[in-house]
This record gives sequence, structure tokens and C-alpha cells, in this order.
Amino acid sequence: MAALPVTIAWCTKLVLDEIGGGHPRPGVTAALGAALAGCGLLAALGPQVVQYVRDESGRRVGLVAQDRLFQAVERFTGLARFEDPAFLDRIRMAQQYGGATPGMLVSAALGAARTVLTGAAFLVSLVTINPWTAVLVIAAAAPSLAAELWLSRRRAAMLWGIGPAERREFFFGQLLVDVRAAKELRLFGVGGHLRGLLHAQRRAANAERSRTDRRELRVQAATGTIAALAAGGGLLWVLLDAVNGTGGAGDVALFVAAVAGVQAAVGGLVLELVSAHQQVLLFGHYLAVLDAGPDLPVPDRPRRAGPPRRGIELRDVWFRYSPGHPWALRGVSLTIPYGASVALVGRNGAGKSTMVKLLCRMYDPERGAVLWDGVDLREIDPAELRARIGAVFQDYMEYDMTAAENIGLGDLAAMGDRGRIEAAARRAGAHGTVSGLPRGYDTMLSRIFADPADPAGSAEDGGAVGVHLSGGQWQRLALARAYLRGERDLLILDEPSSGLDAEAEHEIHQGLREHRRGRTSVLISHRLGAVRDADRIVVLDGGQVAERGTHATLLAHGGIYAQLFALQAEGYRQRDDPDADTPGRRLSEAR
Ligand SMILES: Nc1ncnc2c1ncn2[C@@H]1O[C@H](COP(=O)(O)OP(=O)(O)OP(=O)(O)O)[C@@H](O)[C@H]1O
Repeated sequence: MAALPVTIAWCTKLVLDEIGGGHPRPGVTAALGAALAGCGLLAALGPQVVQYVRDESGRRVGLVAQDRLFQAVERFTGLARFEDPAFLDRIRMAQQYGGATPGMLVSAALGAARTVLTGAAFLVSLVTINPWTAVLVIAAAAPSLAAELWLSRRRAAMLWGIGPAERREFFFGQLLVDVRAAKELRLFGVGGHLRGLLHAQRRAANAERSRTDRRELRVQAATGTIAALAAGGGLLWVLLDAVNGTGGAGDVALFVAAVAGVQAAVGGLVLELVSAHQQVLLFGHYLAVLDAGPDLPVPDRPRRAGPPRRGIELRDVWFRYSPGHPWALRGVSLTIPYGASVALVGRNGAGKSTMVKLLCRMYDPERGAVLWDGVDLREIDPAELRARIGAVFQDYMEYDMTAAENIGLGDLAAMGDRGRIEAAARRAGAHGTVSGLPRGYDTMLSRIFADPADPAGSAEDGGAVGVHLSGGQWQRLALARAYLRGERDLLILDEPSSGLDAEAEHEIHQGLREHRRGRTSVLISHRLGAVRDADRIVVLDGGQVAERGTHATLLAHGGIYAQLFALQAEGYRQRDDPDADTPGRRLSEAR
């Protein structure tokens, strides 16, 4: 492709010289004509082939780049990175540009090589006509190159600067079409308000883009004028040569093609270099994600976390989500003995879920330590630690996948084992619901994806789309996921029955009692009736352990637990007895 323009220019010159010389030789003229036709054919087919090769290499490189990016994201074992807005901006840039950049660099390199070849060939042609015109054209291109590189640095900085606005715009855009948000947005009538916020983000980003574009326009107009003046000067020079008889019509034709060719080549080279330069700058974000060290330090030779023999201990644990946040845990010390069930209770924001996250080592304490049979969690491989834990989190996930997959994700080894999946669903009280679905365990549980087994299904055609479950039914699936993990050493249940009806809750807690028997477990619940038979109850208040004991001793103590329990008991009693009694009687009756 690089040789085509110069070949066409030379053939044109030779044909013109042949005809203009007065004695055209039919054979030579025909051969030159055939060469020109061949070049035309190549020029017609070449770009499509180049485009295909470019796209194909882009696809392949993009696949590898994306895989490496998500491998890197997977290596972040904790949660802190996913809560850091600057890092999230970086990940977005990496996702946006990381996949495309390597392909674009390859094509920029090929494009640059092509323009250099074409430009060099034309430059040689120019030198044969008049060496000074070659110098003039090259000198005129130098400022353009320098200016474009400067502009590209500014553009990359601008793209980084508008990153947060673009991420917010994406967030509002998603919110406006999110089926989970649709109810509230419609009821509160806030769609227009959110659309306004969405537009404000786009306008802010657009203003920055326009400012950059205007700057580029000004600079490029200046460098373009310099190049055009140089070309005009050169043309005048060659025309004068032709008038003076030192050059011919073919020379003028070749000069025009060569100047256009060299300038196009220099322009193309500048564009390719600038594009490569900008991609390299943006690619920096991709590399920064890939090279980001582990968010939670893992020792080179981690210690083994065997099944606990003594138990798990929090020793004077102080934790806050970042130095700018208040302390969420303030000097918490407590032991979860092997085989015991420990319940965590306390008001909203007391620090219960935070403690659970520290037990799974989603974060490290700022002071103090969490010890697994005396070994600091920081010395254990997080993957091994987590393999020993089964959990239902307060904010459990609802995966837009089939029912079987929703349960199977609890233990990938059991994903294909329908017997185990069904057994886990039965224990969680989900089997009845799941087996009643149109495709049983293979039913797609989603409102946003059609069932892959019935891709044509569309609600508008009356076809089958994914099924969505009720809140409590989803919670049972989350519980089934935890049950599928089987007999793990530590079972964590953070509000496992908050969405269940009274009967189901009773049933589930009955099952959980069985499951927890003789197994180390931590249960968080605001329904104090569900935790009363725990071996130990720990009351957290303001990030500190306020009380600890059994149900009976805590009631006798008459502190926070006793108050909360009395309040709940009163809530139930009042329905039977509207003439509710004194707080003292409430407490003694609760006991
Ligand atoms: N990811 C986070 N980033 C910053 N602060 C957080 C984060 N998660 C929780 N917090 C703060 O930490 C404190 C303890 O929260 P935590 O979720 O542990 O409370 P909790 O006892 O589980 O409450 P609830 O009963 O409402 O579930 C709260 O003040 C909360 O605002």
C-alpha cells in the first residue's frame, strides 16, 4: 500500500512525458497504462484487506488485554479498592482504553511505517526535481509534529479530568433504565431530576472536550497555514523552472503529486504518532491497574489455616474504612470459641457487619489483630481462609443467572451436581419454589436477560423471559448457596432471615440451629428471638463491645440487650393487650 501512491505518480509522469515528447511508443504507453490500472485495482482492494487485518488484530489483542485486566482486578483480595473513587476512575479508563490501545498501537505503528515509506519515496522524487523544495516541505512539517504531540498530552489529561463526570453520567444513565430503580423513580417522580443530573454531567464533560477541540483547531490552523505556504512556494519555484525550460510538464505533475504525497505522509505520520502517543498515555491507566500491588499484603510464604481447634479471636481491634472515616470498631476484643455459636446484636451502625468483613479479611484492622487459632489473618493466604468460611451476607447477591447457577456459585465444584444443589435448596426451603418454576432449576432468574434456552422469548411477543423471585425467595437462594458450601469451619450469617415471613423464618432458624450445632458460627440478627439460644451473645454499641453473656445473663443484667428485647417483646404483646404495662413489668415478662 505504501508503494502505490508513488508508483501511480511516476507512471503518470512517464505517460505524460511519453505523450508530451511527441513520439509516443504504443507498447510503452500501453504498459504504463496497464500498470496504472493495476495500481488502481490494488488501491481499490487494499484498504479493505488492511481494515480486516487491523480489526482482527484489534479483536485478538483486546481479548488478551481484557482478560489480563480482570485477572488483575481479581487479585485485589479486599474491598477497599472498590470503594476508592480514584481507583474506580482508573479501572474505567483501563476498561475503556486498555482493550483498544494495543491494537491501536499496532495499527499506528503499521500506519506510521506506511506513511514513512510513501513519504520517503515522494521525498526522493522531490529531490530529483529540486532538492530545496524537499527541504522546504520537511521544515514546514516540523512545527506541526511538535504541536500535535503537545496537544495529545493535553487531550489525555483532559480525558482523565472528565473521568469522574463520565462515570457519574454512566451511573445516572444506568439508574434511569434499571428495573430495580424503576419503581421508586416512577413513584417519586424523580426521573426528570435524574435526567437533569445526567445532562449536567454530559454538559460538563462536553465543555471540556470543546475547549480542547478549540485549542486543537487554533494550533492546527497555524501549522496547516505554514505547510500550505511552503507547498505554494515550492510550486511557484517548479512552475518558474518549467517556464524557463529547465523542467517539463511531467515534472510539474510529479511535483504536485510529490508535495501532496509528502505532506499527506507527514500529516499521516503526525496523526499516527499522536494517536500512539495518546494511547500510550491512556494505556498508563491500564498498566497502573495491572501493576497495582495487592491491596491486602499477602506474605510470600503464607501460614496454613487448618480447621480451628481453639477458635477465632479479635484482639483489641480498631478499624475505620479510611483515615477520613470515623472508627467503626474501637478496641473490640472477643473470642469465638471452636464449636460455639456467637450472636452479634446491636443498633444500626454499631459495627456488626464490619466485624464480619474483618473476619473474612475483606479489610485489615488498623490496630490489633484477628487471630485464627492464634495465627494473624494477615499471615494466611486469603483464598485458603475464605475456603474455610460459609456466609450469607446482609447485602447478598441476586445473580441474573439460572436458579441452579445461583446456588452453584456457592461451590463451583458442585455446580454440575444437581443432587447437591437440590439438597442445599431443600435445606434452605427453596426447593418448592424452584421446582415450580417453568424450567425448574434451569429457569433463568432475571428480568433483564432472556432465557438463553428461549432466546426469542420476549414479553411483548407473549414469549417467556426470565423469572424474577420475591425478596424472601431470593434470600432462601442465598442461604442455599451457603448450605452448598457444606461443612465449612466458620459459618457467618448476617441477617439471614430478614426478608422471610414468620413461618419461614421459624423454619429457617430451626434448620440453622441444626446446621450450626457443634460448628463455629457467627449470627447477626435484629430479631432477638432468633439469637436467644446462641452460646454467647455479644452486644456491640458504637463500635465497642457493650455487653456479653447468654440470653439469661444479659436479661438479668438489664442493659441494652434487655431493653431491646423488652421492646420487641412489647411489640408482640401490645397486639394482644392494648393496655400495655410499665417498662419494669415489660422487662420481667420478657425474662
Ligand atoms: N464501606 C463503608 N465505607 C465507609 N463507612 C462504612 C462502610 N460500611 C459501613 N460503614 C460505617 O461503619 C459503621 C458500622 O457499619 P456496619 O455496617 O458495620 O453496622 P451494622 O452494625 O452492621 O449496622 P446494621 O444493623 O444497620 O446492619 C457505620 O457508621 C457505617 O456508616
